Amino acid sequence: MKQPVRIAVTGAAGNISYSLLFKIAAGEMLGPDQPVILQLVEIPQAMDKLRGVAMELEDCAFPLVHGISLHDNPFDGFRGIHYAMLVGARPRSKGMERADLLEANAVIFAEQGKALNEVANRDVKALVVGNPANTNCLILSRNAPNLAPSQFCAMTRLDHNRALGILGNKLGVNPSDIDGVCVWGNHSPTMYPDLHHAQVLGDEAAIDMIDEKWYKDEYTPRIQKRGAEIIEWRGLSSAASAAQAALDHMHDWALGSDGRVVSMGIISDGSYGVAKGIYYSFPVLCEFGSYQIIQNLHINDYGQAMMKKTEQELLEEKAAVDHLLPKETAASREELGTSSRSGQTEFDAGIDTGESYYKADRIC
Ligand SMILES: NC(=O)c1ccc[n+]([C@@H]2O[C@H](COP(=O)([O-])OP(=O)(O)OC[C@H]3O[C@@H](n4cnc5c(N)ncnc54)[C@H](O)[C@@H]3O)[C@@H](O)[C@H]2O)c1
Ligand SMILES: O=C(O)C[C@H](O)C(=O)O
Repeated sequence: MKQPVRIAVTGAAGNISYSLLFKIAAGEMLGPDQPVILQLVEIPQAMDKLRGVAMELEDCAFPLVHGISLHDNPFDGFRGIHYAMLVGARPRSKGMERADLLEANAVIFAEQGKALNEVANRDVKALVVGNPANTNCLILSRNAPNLAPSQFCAMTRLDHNRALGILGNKLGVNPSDIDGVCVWGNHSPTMYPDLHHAQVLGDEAAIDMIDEKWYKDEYTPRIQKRGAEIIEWRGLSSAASAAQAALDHMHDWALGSDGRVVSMGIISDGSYGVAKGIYYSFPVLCEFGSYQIIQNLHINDYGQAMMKKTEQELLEEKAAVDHLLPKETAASREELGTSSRSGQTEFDAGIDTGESYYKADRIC
């Protein structure tokens, strides 16, 4: 039996987590032989609800769950963690402008970055789900100067999965028969779902199987605004599909994407001319616990314009929170680029992995 790994989930009493936690506990993220200790983090006002969720986890009697602890602050909740699923965020409320939302969340992610920097395992992998995910991820990373920027990701896997699912439906093929789809840029309506490098059933170019007008005028805006479409029909934002995407992202990052192209919001190293230092979604392959950007894809004029537009939006978001970003402290951080320190699979940075049984008294 492997040693348990510690996974923190913030916003653990919210909608996405109500799906995500049970999938992690069932072994769907890190495999059926990987025990987990769940460190659930919420705001103080949501601790009662969180206790109810933890009771349900207990009632599932998951064999892989070797511990559950509940926390109302990240400095306790992130202690010794190997994985951080950062779902909790301030939602947009009435009268709130985009800049207000950026600023409100900047405070949350700045604190969480400091906590990761101080108390997480040195090889931690952190995924930001809470919106605006890319810029929250930038704030998080900049507040954790002792961790590499490549240890942080913003979630664009839901957009990637949507791009596969909707294309598969159009072509009448299973989404798993399509590879090479990618989503560039921001998790926002400026994102660019790119089908120019996608293959169907191994050898047919997806772009040749669809009508250009449908691609540009129907498919692209549909992917870009799918979140709003779900809210319109369901009355709530996507939750189960977001949880599945978070799970897929972390699974592939940790265990590999098996040769398949996936989209991840990662620190830009300047590839494809994208400004360095923003979290931008690129096509990547994952192996041995790290990711590599796929290089040398031909980008046509349309694609270049789309990629610039979403880059521009991220630069504007960055400018809006710039006054809250600590300056880069070490030139070496930049050099760390995408050469992930989190490629190691051994977790040995002095954490207590002694819990080999479920401790009900940890639900407190
Ligand atoms: N990146 C994506 O693809 C994607 C997809 C769907 C949703 N989202 C975003 O994910 C976030 C969560 O969605 P949800 O439907 O679960 O929302 P929700 O409102 O149901 O749950 C959010 C939870 O976060 C908690 N929270 C707020 N601030 C916190 C903090 N500082 N620390 C810990 N917990 C905190 C709240 O108490 C709440 O329980 C939202 O920002 C949403 O927009 C992103
Ligand atoms: O669009 C939203 O507000 C929710 C989420 O980011 C989504 O893409 O479903």
